[in-house]
Amino acid sequence: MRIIVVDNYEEMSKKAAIMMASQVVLKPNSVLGLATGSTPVGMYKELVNMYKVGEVDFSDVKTFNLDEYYGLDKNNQQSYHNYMMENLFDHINVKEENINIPNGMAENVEKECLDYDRRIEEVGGIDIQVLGIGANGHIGFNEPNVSFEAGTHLVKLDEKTIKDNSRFFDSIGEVPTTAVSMGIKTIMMSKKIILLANGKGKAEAIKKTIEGKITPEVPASILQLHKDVTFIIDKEAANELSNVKFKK
Ligand SMILES: O=P(O)(O)OC[C@H]1O[C@](O)(CO)[C@@H](O)[C@@H]1O
Repeated sequence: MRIIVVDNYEEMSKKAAIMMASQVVLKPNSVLGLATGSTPVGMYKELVNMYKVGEVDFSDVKTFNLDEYYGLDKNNQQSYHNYMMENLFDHINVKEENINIPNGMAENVEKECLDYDRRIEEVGGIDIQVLGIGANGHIGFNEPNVSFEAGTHLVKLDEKTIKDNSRFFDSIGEVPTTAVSMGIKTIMMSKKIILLANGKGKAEAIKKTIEGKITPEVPASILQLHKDVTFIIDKEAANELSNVKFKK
């Protein structure tokens, strides 16, 4: 486990973008696992800038997103599909056919989930997966007490997540209560993982994830068992870590 503590959100975003871009430069047909939420927005901005000045070419890249709200059409303003188009895909040269995001309107959701994992397997697995983290320790939409053995599946969102994400909707009643999410097993099969976190609201989740016991109560704690995981966190998110070498 590598832990990089940076001063602020901007530095976190730059470092994460450099890691993602390096992956693509070294292996142009990389399979990228992508995340949504407010945390990676800055990283996507940096990647767009790097693309615009010719530092990285996404034409051979394949992407798989972690999750999508269930019951939201992809054109809905709040869908993660829409988020990805606005923050990244509309601004780079990734091919449409190489973009994969769970279908939040799938009628046969079980089939959708199995197909999603099969598609990841068919392209050789995810080379690098970006993760954010929920204040309750969730990764993707894998809420506390999820099975570590689950592949992509339909999840019921935690009250805390619904409340946290209501800031993006007009009212809390509009936040979907379920989502299709890569499972912990899917995420753990990624060859490399980078987890980004900033702000004091994430400090407790980061402490439990890095220094706590590995438990489904803190889904991200399973990352302690991954062989190539890098945490890029700002000093506020690192603030509760007891190991002084992580203090800034
Ligand atoms: O980056 P944010 O907005 O704090 O969200 C944290 C996590 O929560 C989610 O948005 C899902 O609730 C994840 O996609 C993200 O990793």
